[in-house]
Amino acid sequence: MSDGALAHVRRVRSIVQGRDGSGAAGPCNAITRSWIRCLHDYQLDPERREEPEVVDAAELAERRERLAGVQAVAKVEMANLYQQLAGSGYAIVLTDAAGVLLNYFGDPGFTHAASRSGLMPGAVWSERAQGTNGMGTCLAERRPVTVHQDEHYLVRHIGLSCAGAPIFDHEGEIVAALDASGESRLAQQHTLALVTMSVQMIENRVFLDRFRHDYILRFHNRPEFIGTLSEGAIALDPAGKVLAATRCALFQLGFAAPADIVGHDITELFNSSFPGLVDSTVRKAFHAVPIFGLRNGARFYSVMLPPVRVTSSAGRQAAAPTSQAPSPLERVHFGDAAMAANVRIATRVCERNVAIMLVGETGTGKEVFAQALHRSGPRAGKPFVAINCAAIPETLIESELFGYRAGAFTGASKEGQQGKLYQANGGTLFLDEIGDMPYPLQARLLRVLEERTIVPLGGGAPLPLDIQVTSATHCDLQQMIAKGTFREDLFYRLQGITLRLPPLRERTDVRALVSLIVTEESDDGAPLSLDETLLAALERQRWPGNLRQLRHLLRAMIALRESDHLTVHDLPPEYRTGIVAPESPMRDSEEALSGTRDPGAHAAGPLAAGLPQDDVLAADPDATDPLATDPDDGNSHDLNPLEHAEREALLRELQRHDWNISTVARQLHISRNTLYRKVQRLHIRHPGKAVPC
Ligand SMILES: Nc1ncnc2c1ncn2[C@@H]1O[C@H](COP(=O)(O)OP(=O)(O)OP(=O)(O)O)[C@@H](O)[C@H]1O
Repeated sequence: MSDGALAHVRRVRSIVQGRDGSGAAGPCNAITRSWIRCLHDYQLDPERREEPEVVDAAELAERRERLAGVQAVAKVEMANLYQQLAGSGYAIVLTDAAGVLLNYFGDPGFTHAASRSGLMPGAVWSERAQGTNGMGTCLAERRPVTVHQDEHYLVRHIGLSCAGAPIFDHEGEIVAALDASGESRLAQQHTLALVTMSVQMIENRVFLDRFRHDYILRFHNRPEFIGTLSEGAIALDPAGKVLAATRCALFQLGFAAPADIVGHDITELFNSSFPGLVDSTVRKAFHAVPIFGLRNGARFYSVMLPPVRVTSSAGRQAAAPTSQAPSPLERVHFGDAAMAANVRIATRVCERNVAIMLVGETGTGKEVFAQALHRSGPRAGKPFVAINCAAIPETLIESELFGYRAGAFTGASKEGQQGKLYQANGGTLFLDEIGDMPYPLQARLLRVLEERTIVPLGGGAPLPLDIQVTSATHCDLQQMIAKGTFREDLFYRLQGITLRLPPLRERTDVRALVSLIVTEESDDGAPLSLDETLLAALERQRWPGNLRQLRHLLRAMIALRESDHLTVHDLPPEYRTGIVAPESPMRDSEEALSGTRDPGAHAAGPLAAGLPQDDVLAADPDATDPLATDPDDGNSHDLNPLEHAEREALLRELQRHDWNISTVARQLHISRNTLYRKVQRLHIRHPGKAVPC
């Protein structure tokens, strides 16, 4: 054992024994209490070196299943936290109440150290198993703790710095722990504060989701703080009795535990009646109304959320929020300023039924944004009906939109049909690609929006219509107005407010979006980490297909990965242009062992001159078709789509450089050996060669 380790063990023992003896060794803090538990209660040897115990896959799956709701919310917060701490060498970890590690967001710089330390899914990080540590000790202490370097009990963990906080449910029971662990020298003071804030956010969201079918009173002593992590929330049954309350609610009202208020009538807490609270919030279009706490006389502002009801009307509708879809608007950005402003503005205007127009390139998430807005707003639980004006044939769009009476036209069904506009009644109508709405129908749509009534094809009494209209386009509608293909009056009716969704290449939260999508797309439970060079490469792409393209790319990379650490080597070649990619450790070591590393592989310019002629793959003299442009040894049909794409790109490069291996390797910033392996793996051969080169 090293001197440092020996000193650590001595220190642990002497501090614990000092406490046992006179008890005069200064205040007993969380670390000392934990050390005492470790030595006496768990009889752990501080020198213990074994790897953490890891539960088997079935048990891990069961534990994850049990905590599915919390996990769904926590994943979003973990991505947020990761973004806030990115680059500082932290792993963000979620454990269950027993300290079993469920999910992991790894900082690329910490991945190796993390797995060495046992930060892997299924590992048991309870205090009993691993001694004093961020996750286990916050669970044992029931409060947030920082465990820095040699505050860890086991010698094997003193290279770590951890900040952990327990996550409580609405009954005050611990259900999980959130933790940020990193290399000690990178430890930051504010980490624990960030972790604690994330926990609060998770608890609030889980609460709002858990009680979404009940009334929820959200309050704070400052109106602008409603909807933030410090708001209080109380769930109420239809008679106004308290079902549950968040920790922030208890704190603001001066209660110690949920049992102090559960079952009490709301009138015992505030100076307002339950129907009064519901009415005033609805009348004020969900704007905060002042109320007074009876216990401490404090003034609060409150908003009463009505229960979310699941509707069954036809059309493409947003499901009521479920534990799989926590706080939808929070998922659309991770700190990008333009998106944050969009969310802020949209949230405010949507409560007042202002028409919203979303403008942005294809794939920037206009429909996702519209759905999120709907599900976060006062119409959540009511229908969300999306119509893609470009996808419906012009001849059908009128009946699709407005519906028709029985026998309205030849071929009409006997029963008639409810139009999409009416299906959206009470909820949101999302008009996608509004620029493709046929000109004659624009006048009719305008009339419906102005009069808020609808008359189906074939006539009849007008039906009242109450809809939030959100439309989207990637066209320049002003230009269309100038050309006379879009009505100006409809344009102004649709754009109460215009929000521009930024293209992905302009967003500052690409890394967090990547992390979130990777987590969403890797639901086989594998903990994936992303190499720094890969993240940097993704940030630099142009992304003409924006978020849609990013998701498809990541989905393919995850499906085809060779290991759980994704690097630029997992990118298809067309994404690698201009990237100086380090060889993966595996590849490096292969080449080091075989002594075949090509020192010129990353060199450019002058080295290209004077290449040995054997760098050029020689054509086979027996070749029948030396000019073939799609060489194939007959096995390439075994390749998956991504490999096919890679093969094609590689072929193009090889042909462009006359099959000169060194030049192509240099262009792609890979070694010749790596290129040879690729050529073999992708079944590429020189047009004139009989066997793979
Ligand atoms: N905030 C987001 N986080 C993660 N993925 C997203 C997000 N927004 C959009 N996406 C992904 O991008 C895809 C395209 O999103 P969406 O259909 O909303 O874009 P759009 O702008 O309406 O596209 P189009 O103009 O082509 O209709 C979604 O299916 C989803 O996979």
